[in-house]
Amino acid sequence: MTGPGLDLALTVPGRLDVALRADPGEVLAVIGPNGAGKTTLLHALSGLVPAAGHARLGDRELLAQPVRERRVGLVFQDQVLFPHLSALENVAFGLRARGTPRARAREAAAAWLERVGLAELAGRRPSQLSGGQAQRVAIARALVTEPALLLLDEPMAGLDVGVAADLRVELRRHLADFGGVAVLVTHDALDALTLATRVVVLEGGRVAQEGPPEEVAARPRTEHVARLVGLNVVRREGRLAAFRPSDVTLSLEQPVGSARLVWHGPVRTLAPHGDAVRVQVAARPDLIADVTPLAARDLGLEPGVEVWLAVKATAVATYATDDPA
Ligand SMILES: Nc1ncnc2c1ncn2[C@@H]1O[C@H](COP(=O)(O)OP(=O)(O)OP(=O)(O)O)[C@@H](O)[C@H]1O
Repeated sequence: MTGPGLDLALTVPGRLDVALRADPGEVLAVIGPNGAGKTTLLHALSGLVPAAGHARLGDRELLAQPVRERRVGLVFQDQVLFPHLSALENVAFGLRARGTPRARAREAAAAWLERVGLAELAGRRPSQLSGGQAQRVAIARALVTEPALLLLDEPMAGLDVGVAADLRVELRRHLADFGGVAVLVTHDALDALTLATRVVVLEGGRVAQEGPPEEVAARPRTEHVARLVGLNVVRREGRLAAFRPSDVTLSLEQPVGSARLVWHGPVRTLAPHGDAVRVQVAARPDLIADVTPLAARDLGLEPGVEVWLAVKATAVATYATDDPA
């Protein structure tokens, strides 16, 4: 299924002033500091906050449509599951509200619970589900209505690291199958870079930078964006791989051991970064590593010193890219 594209220019006085376009199948990750307007953007699109301007989905003007009639699927933190309904009834609810007959709604809901791996928990109430399971129900509930626009607000927030990692893999699969436009608000650069086809950075209610994940990561336009997306992104065998600078080990000798990715090159710059020292290495591509000040001293790091960088394969998130370049 391929849906319509999105073309928006929205203003919420004092909070948001953005223009964006997205093709069907695109996943826009919206990142930015607290108060940047990320949630306001989603709320304006879903009708929870009044906005001026336009938001066209194909030839339909969303802002002119009653909220109930917008083909928008929501996975919002504050739109929790109905506590008195089972997982199945929660997923079927949206279809029932649109007038789908009960039996057909339940059938479609059951099929979606199966797709998110929860067929066996269909009868459970939300209080009997884990955080990750509840989030899967919320995703099924949003997608069962076949929305043209899917809005996700911090879908991995509040989950344990391992649960969030599993959900990220699962969500990537559903987003790849989704034919509409998805807008994903996240605080996590790893989510943004691994789930999105395009990253939009908001600062002070405006777009500070937007572009493909690897471009935003490799060429952050402001110091703030650099801090926000402080991740390494490399291209390997037609896929992209992202990892945190804190997961990189620096050494002067070639590291031994398996299940590691290894590069080497001269140190380009050293700069304080929180409690660590951020080391930029001209390793083709440029990579960054965060080391302790003690390690930086012991290794004698300074511009021009040749170093090896290694990262464990388990610390690397790899993902497909459409762009063969
Ligand atoms: N109900 C409201 N009424 C007026 N101003 C609001 C309201 N909600 C948020 N704001 C303001 O709008 C701006 C954008 O807030 P928004 O919640 O969209 O940011 P955000 O990027 O989602 O932040 P966070 O990452 O903290 O969730 C902020 O300056 C905030 O103080």
